[in-house]
Amino acid sequence: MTLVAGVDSSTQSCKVVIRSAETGALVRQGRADHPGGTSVDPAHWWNALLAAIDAAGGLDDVAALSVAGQQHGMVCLDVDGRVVRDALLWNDTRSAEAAAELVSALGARAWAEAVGSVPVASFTISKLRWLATHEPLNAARTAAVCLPHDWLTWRLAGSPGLDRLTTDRGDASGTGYWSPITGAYREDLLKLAFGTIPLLPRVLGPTDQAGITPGPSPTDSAPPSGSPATGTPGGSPTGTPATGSPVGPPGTGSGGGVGPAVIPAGIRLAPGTGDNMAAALGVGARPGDVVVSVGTSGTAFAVADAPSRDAGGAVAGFADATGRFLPLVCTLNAARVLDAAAAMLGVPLDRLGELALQAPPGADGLTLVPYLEGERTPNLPHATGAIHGLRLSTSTPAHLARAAVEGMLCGLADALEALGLTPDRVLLIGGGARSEAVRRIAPTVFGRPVVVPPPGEYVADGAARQAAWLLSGGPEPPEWPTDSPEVHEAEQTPGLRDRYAESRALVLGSARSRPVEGG
Ligand SMILES: Nc1ncnc2c1ncn2[C@@H]1O[C@H](COP(=O)(O)OP(=O)(O)O)[C@@H](O)[C@H]1O
Ligand SMILES: O=C(CO)[C@@H](O)[C@H](O)COP(=O)(O)O
Repeated sequence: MTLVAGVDSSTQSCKVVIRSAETGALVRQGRADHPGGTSVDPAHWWNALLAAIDAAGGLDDVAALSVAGQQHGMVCLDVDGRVVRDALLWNDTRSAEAAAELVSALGARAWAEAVGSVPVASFTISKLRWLATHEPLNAARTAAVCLPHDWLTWRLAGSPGLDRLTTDRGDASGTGYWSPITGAYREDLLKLAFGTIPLLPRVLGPTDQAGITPGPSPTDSAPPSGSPATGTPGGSPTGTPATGSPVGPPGTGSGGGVGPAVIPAGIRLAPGTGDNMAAALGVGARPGDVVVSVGTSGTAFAVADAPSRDAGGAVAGFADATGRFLPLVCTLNAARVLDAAAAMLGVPLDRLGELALQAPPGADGLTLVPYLEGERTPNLPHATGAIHGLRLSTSTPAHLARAAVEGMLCGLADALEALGLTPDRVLLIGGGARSEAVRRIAPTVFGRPVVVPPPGEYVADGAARQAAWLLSGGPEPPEWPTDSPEVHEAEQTPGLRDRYAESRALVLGSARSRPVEGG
């Protein structure tokens, strides 16, 4: 059996799945946590990747590997390949003003026509403008810019020199300086934002090879052993998160070599992609599907045959990992809204879900607007969350739990609506979809049935499928059988979205009147 590995280096953790290239059967898997925060030393991702690979039983029998990663993160490298500063992640909103300046400079329509999307704080181009303005010395040291998945792939290839950096269409489309419409970089826009044009990764096609692992390097430290990362033999889900991941010395990439025990030589590296693009591959999304992912971010996206250009800015006109397109709406607030509600109530997530299902649909009018991290759609980076409709009768843990689940899902319903499609199916995935309350309440908020694939790591699975595609080399990714999904149906809760819209309008009013804060 030929084996492939898929990596999901997302906001909160790194997950690795090892699957059969021919059938897609899960052989084994592992995970390790990432640190919190929105500005992160990429060394943490590398160490989490090594720990997750170790927890997954290593790569000795693996023929090809692909890395999918959180989109947009700004990784700046100096001329020697060292990381210049902590990466600014997709959910770091300090670049909000920079994004607004870029939009003012050209107009929203021009951006949508040029790169398929209107810049917001999340986009790499906005972060680069922030860097040029606020940290000119770091900007001057920046010889190359890449994304989280590009950097990890390059390190797996032995950090072979900046000119060997690669990316793919999907992740490149989230930079704001690569056009999914023309398939080319817009260096003029990068220059407008950053002042100079650093070296950019070569954009690979869906089945191009990014490199090959060179094997152990005597200069690199051994991977952590006895780490608290979790691994499971084939078939069973990863279960509870590991309690922290070991990290090496922060600050720099090594500029050469990979971990000796963990990364054997000769593994072929697929192009990799952004996590949402990989999820589309992993879940087998087909035209007519809309996928709603409840991860750190909330996303609603569809596979499309033609590029999109929403001058309104809600829909990002991304490319996918197969040569098609992936219009996507992203919110900053999804699974962590549940984490926050559980923390407020002092209960674990499972208990939060039980409480939510005990309260009546609509929580008797208690409404939570979930903008706990600011918001991206609508574009209100400095907004805060709110709770409306508090009465003595709604001041119960069950009402608050229900309002948190419903409020989070109302934000996703807005995203779904903003996509402007009439889907045949809405598929629900991501860590938050492991919650029974989320699965059962989603159709009451969306007003339509929700298809829930079996719990799994669909981003890592999509990366593994891309790695298998690198080996097969056919015109389409290999067909892997999928387990039957659950379909959840329920009556839409009357008045819920209207009450949410009223509460949201109050938040919008107050957020718009507040001066934009930097940093
Ligand atoms: N059983 C559960 N109930 C509710 N939320 C869950 C459950 N299991 C995991 N999660 C949530 O899923 C989130 C992580 O989802 P994931 O898709 O892995 O995120 P990311 O890819 O952004 O790192 C966490 O915030 C966690 O609280
Ligand atoms: O910014 C976006 C999409 O544009 C996010 O979806 C990131 O790609 C992070 O994803 P998760 O870590 O939440 O999966």
